[in-house]
Parts: sequence; C-alpha cells; structure tokens
Amino acid sequence: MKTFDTLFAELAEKAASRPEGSDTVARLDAGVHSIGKKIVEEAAEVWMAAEYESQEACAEEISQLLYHLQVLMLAKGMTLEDVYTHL
Ligand SMILES: N=c1c2ncn([C@@H]3O[C@H](COP(=O)(O)OP(=O)(O)OP(=O)(O)O)[C@@H](O)[C@H]3O)c2ncn1[C@@H]1O[C@H](COP(=O)(O)O)[C@@H](O)[C@H]1O
Repeated sequence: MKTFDTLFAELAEKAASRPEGSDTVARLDAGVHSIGKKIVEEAAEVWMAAEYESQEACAEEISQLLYHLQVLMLAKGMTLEDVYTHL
C-alpha cells in the first residue's frame, strides 16, 4: 500500500523526470496560486464528506488533500523533513 512517504518519493521523481501526461507535472507548472486554490477546495470537500458522506468517501477526500499538499511542498522545493520537524 502507498504511504505518505512513498507517494512523495513518486511525485518528486515525476517532478524531476517530467513524464508526458503527468497530472502532477501539469499542476506544478500551473504554480503555487493554482495549487493553493486546489488545497482549499479539497479541504472543503473533506469537511463536507466528514459531515455528510460515508467513512470511505471521507477517506478518499483526505487522500486527495494529502496529494495536493505534497504537490505544494514540491512546488516550494520542500522536503518531508521540512514538515516532519514541526510534528
Ligand atoms: N494520488 C493522486 C491524486 N489524488 C488526487 N489527484 C488529482 O486530484 C483530482 C481530484 O480532484 P477533484 O475531485 O476535484 O477532481 P477534478 O474536479 O477532476 O479536479 P481538477 O482536475 O479539475 O483539478 C484528481 O482528478 C487528480 O487529478 C491525484 N493525482 C495523482 N495522484 C497520484 O499521484 C501519482 C502521480 O500521478 P501523475 O502525476 O498523474 O502520473 C500517482 O500515483 C497517482 O495515483
């Protein structure tokens, strides 16, 4: 099963190799403003799913929020350690 760390490694590799058709590369190219808006949208979807949808639907929304947070970290040139140091 994919974890936060293995997904981040996968996305970092995509950011470096820039494969054709990568959604992640397109989101990185769109920039921090666009990624930030997506994070706010996904956070709202997590909130709504938590209040009104199933456990599974909520978990899926959370996974999408985590993905977009990782894209933002990569766009800002951050590492996992930059974040983990604050946990
Ligand atoms: N985990 C994810 C992931 N979670 C969310 N998303 C993106 O976020 C979208 C979900 O947002 P929405 O529900 O709002 O869907 P939407 O309205 O179509 O979103 P928009 O495209 O309009 O922004 C999905 O359609 C994906 O584009 C993800 N895109 C990729 N990954 C993983 O990232 C890795 C690299 O992916 P690629 O860069 O595409 O190769 C792979 O392992 C993928 O599974």
